[in-house]
Amino acid sequence: MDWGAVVVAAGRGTRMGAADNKPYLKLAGRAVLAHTLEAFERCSSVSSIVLVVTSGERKRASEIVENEGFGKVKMIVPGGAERQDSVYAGLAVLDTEGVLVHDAARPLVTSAQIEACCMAAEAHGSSALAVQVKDTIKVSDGNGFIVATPERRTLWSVQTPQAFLRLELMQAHRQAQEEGASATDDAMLLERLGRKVAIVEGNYANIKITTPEDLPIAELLLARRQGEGVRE
Ligand SMILES: Nc1ccn([C@@H]2O[C@H](COP(=O)(O)OP(=O)(O)OP(=O)(O)O)[C@@H](O)[C@H]2O)c(=O)n1
Ligand SMILES: C[C@](O)(CO)[C@H](O)COP(=O)(O)O
Repeated sequence: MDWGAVVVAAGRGTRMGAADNKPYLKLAGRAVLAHTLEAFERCSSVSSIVLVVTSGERKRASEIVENEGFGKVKMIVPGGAERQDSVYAGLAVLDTEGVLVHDAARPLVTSAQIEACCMAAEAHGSSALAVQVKDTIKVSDGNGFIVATPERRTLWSVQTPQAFLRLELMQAHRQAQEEGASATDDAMLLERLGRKVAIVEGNYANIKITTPEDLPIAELLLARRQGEGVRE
């Protein structure tokens, strides 16, 4: 199966509160986006990448692509107001049978994890990288009180990449748009249609750079990986 990737980098980085947007912050001397794209470049199953950016950041994104020689990046397109809109903008210009959706803000993803998601989706239709929850999770009543404790062994913290048949994911996006449903990840759009998404067990290092403490943590994780001789 041929695989394309939609890498979404069109967020605002509100929770990071940095002067620069997250994909362009420096991680071990390179843009976060460069680390992310490198993992997809190295993955032999992936033939093309669509990069989704905010309109004002197109030039700097394309400079990273050109300077780093990321030849699989075929298009750079503008994103939308929500992550869901940005993913759809990327899906609309791809033509591969399979699609991986990935957050630019997860620079510690590895080619092996991307490959594992492709394999699981080829076997089961769709897949998502995830790790088992370590904390005990509580459900609140919205007023500061706990109302329930879900069974922890059933809980997974989902990451990206997530892998799908492109036309099926596009259809799920369209249906969600028509019904006004919003989702914080793509698996959720298939779940609401009753489709099964296979879990691919990842690792805790594939963090999403979200708040300021995440960047030094990512630096440490990257240094440890480089010390172990693992490639991106
Ligand atoms: N309208 C949006 C919102 C998010 N994203 C992307 O989706 C990924 C995950 O989103 P998140 O970490 O929440 O990023 P931001 O939206 O930038 O952060 P925040 O919510 O703190 O503003 C990021 O790679 C981000 O660039 C996007 O492409 N388009
Ligand atoms: C898709 C995701 O990375 C899975 O953990 C996450 O849901 C994105 O979340 P955000 O709402 O954009 O922060």
